[in-house]
Amino acid sequence: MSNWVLQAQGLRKTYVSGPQQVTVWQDIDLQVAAGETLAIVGASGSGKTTLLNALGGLDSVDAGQVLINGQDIHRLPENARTRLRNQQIGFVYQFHHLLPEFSALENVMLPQLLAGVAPKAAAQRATECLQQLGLGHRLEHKPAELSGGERQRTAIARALVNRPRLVLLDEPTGNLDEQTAHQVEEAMLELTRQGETAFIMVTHDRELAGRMNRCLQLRDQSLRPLL
Ligand SMILES: Nc1ncnc2c1ncn2[C@@H]1O[C@H](COP(=O)(O)OP(=O)(O)OP(=O)(O)O)[C@@H](O)[C@H]1O
Repeated sequence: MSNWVLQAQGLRKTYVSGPQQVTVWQDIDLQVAAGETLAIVGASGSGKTTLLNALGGLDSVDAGQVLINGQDIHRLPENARTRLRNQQIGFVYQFHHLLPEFSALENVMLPQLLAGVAPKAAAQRATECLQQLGLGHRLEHKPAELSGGERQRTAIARALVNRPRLVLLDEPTGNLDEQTAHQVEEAMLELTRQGETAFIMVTHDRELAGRMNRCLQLRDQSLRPLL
């Protein structure tokens, strides 16, 4: 059995706005193995976020296929696609998107409850994830009561709680000061060392990109190794 978590082939994305057609990227092929960390860099507007969303099945493609663990995410019925995303993919954005009325613990429990895990077991696993990210003392805090770095670490715990095979991160440290960004990065990489999860990260930070196993650049509609 192959060890590919993600296999994308021949992807193309075109936006139509009014009379204009804009092809963001085309002929994108990408394979990512279990445990691999990959950075995607590129100028503003080169299509990085669009690509990440297409890889995670949040956005459609006009050609090509994306296999996650061998399943073609764009050709699954909506409910199966939602299940695949919930159970096998974690998302982390520049802005945390935590639910403001829930505590850190509850925010991290949520993806498990949606996956059918019993509340007690979900609370236990969520606590474990938050502890791993150094937030064992912040379980009952609401997002507004957390610092920027703590919020982002909570968002990472939420992305990892269902033990996804693939984590997609869009500028996860872009909104943080250097020291906090470093803490978040360390926490994240520590988790990659433990598991079989693959990480694909969009970032403007070339130093951070350089610390990933592989770095690709989106430019002129194509994805190429960054030399
Ligand atoms: N819904 C949409 N309709 C039309 N065009 C869009 C839409 N979403 C994005 N685009 C265009 O697609 C291109 C790629 O956008 P995308 O957000 O993927 O770029 P990016 O590389 O992530 O940029 P940044 O680094 O600035 O976040 C841009 O030129 C943008 O204007």
